[in-house]
Amino acid sequence: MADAKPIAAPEGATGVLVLANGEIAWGRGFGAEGEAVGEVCFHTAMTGYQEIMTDPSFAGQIITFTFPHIGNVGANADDIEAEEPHALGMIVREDVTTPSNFRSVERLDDWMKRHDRIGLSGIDTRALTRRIRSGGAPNGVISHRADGMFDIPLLLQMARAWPGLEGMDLAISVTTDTHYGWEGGVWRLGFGYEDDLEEDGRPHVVAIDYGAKHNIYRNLVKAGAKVSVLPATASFDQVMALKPDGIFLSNGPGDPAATGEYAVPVIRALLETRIPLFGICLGHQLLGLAVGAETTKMFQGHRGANHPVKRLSDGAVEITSMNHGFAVVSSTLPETARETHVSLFDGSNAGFELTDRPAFSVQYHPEASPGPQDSFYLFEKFVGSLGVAA
Ligand SMILES: NC(=O)CC[C@H](N)C(=O)O
Repeated sequence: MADAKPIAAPEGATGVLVLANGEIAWGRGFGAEGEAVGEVCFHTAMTGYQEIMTDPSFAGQIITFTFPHIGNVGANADDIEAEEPHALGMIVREDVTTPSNFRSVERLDDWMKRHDRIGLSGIDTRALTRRIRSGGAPNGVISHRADGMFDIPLLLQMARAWPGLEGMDLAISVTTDTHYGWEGGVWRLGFGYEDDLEEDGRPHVVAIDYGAKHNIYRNLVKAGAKVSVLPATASFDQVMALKPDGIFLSNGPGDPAATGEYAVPVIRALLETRIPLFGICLGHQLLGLAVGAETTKMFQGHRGANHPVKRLSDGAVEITSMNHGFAVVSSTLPETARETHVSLFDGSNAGFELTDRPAFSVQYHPEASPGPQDSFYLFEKFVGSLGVAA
């Protein structure tokens, strides 16, 4: 590869997508210049691109938006689910245009550039999505070079050398590095914080952050809890030192089996305490692993804001926000776990509860952001079940 030379792109192309199988799509780069390598997936939400880009669960992924006009409402300081974007980049159909929205403070392409994220427009996203649907989510690289010079063999080598999400623990790279309390914002108190916790009548939820979205904490607080956040590597003793009334396992990126290597023993010990526990997405998968179920890499994953899920207790359909590429294999759930929700797209597991412990979890995102609010009730169900510390 050493002597491979950059080649000039076709007229007007300043960006390119190179898939590990050698397929190439030329487009126009925007945002930061450079390269990003990861799994190329697609997302069907029509709105909420900033929330999607900042969702830490998207670490390691390049998002193809199926909605053709992305960027129309610009960027603002509110529609973020973490301080920084975590998705590596975006692939879109149309060029980003001047925003038209009263909340916009910045163009999307400028926001992408400021946060060192690469965008690629002018791609036939419909064809790419069909390719992902039929062939699974491929590894690939996007490159943005304003001079239109690309070293295709090198890009191909990068795409092929990327190991893939399977076996990858990414929670460790996006989790918080300290522990803090959450109250509509963030205050960092560091360890020793347990002595400052006021008894104010609200149940105390200790959240383990594997890559949590802000709107989960907002919803827990709205449902009446006070929330403390601990890093993904928190030990049983660190969780218990905060005297939790409830324990929350967050969403997050990567392969649950890899994160489970350190998370599962802690979750198993926490289950023994019989303190109520709630998990979302990666947290749901980790709870599954903790009770002996298996997780598997899905063919193409579920990413969108209108995924129908059937609630088995009463047959109601919840329209949900989803973002996952791994799933709990329902047939491997133990007898002590009752499936509570299934995806109406493919019948895959979308939630379960334990029959011998006060613990439940869902594969989808009840906090939405973006997406419908059908499942907000789960936060009330969880917080409402917590005994208030005397
Ligand atoms: N949103 C999430 O928590 C994603 C969980 C896991 N990383 C998956 O892709 O399935």
